[in-house]
Amino acid sequence: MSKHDTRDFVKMHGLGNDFVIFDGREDGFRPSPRQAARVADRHFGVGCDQVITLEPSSTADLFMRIQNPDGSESGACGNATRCVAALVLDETGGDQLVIETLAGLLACTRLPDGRVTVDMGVPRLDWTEIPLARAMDSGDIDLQLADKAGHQLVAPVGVNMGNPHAVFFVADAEAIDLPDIGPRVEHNPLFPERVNVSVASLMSRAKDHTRIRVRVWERGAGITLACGSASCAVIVAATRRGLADGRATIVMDGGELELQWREDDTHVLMTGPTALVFRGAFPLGDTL
Ligand SMILES: N[C@H](CCC[C@H](N)C(=O)O)C(=O)O
Repeated sequence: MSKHDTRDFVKMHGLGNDFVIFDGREDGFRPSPRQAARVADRHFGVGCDQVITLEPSSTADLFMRIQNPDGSESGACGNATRCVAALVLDETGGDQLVIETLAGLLACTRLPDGRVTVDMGVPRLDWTEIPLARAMDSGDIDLQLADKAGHQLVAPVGVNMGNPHAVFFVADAEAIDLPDIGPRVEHNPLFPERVNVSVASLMSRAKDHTRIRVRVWERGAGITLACGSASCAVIVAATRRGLADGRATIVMDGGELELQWREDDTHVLMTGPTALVFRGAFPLGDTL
């Protein structure tokens, strides 16, 4: 491939969490970590929160590879899963499909209103599955810190949705200095695979439905307008802390996701919108 060879892509987003999507199902194309970083760069590339590549799968309709702007890979990306489902269902004309990721198979259903529901699978909750560096209750992680303004963040809940999450419940998520505490938690040695960091505050609670405000610092990406796997981690964390029981609306900077999880149900269901922004082509030569 010469440096002038270009590769077609589709730019999509889920609540402002945006993606450059390549299709490698025919030719096995897969960006190197360096190429993914360049594509994701908002000055020298296309710009996105994650680079997504569709690949063949022997167990599902397709495999979805997820690369962060720092070139690292993830086992889950809830918002991108909805976008890829919508993109491929537009091709097939169907309303259901299964997407394989590094963390497992995700069943996706397009609803009559155009939103997509993804069965994000069973949350992993043992300390070894988050993972944590030493044995402890993942529902009450032994970590506390303060942001520059002195706001205390104490005892996050750890949840793995195919990727690692730490959820701090705070009085007011808006007040937290996320650019300060995000990287400090992401790179804390307690998280051997790093971690996505959410700050969450309860907005309202009715019977069987809770509204929760959530802001996210994503592993390998920084602050994003929304994070689908984090929304799953938050309903699981809130349920474990007795703050939710079954259904929740997760209110993020980019909009709202509808979540369902009951401890006996095991699977987390996430529903939300998707948007196709534009199609383009990018020079991906090896020299990049
Ligand atoms: N930064 C995440 C991957 C993207 C997750 C997010 N965009 C989502 O919608 O779940 C990680 O390294 O685990």
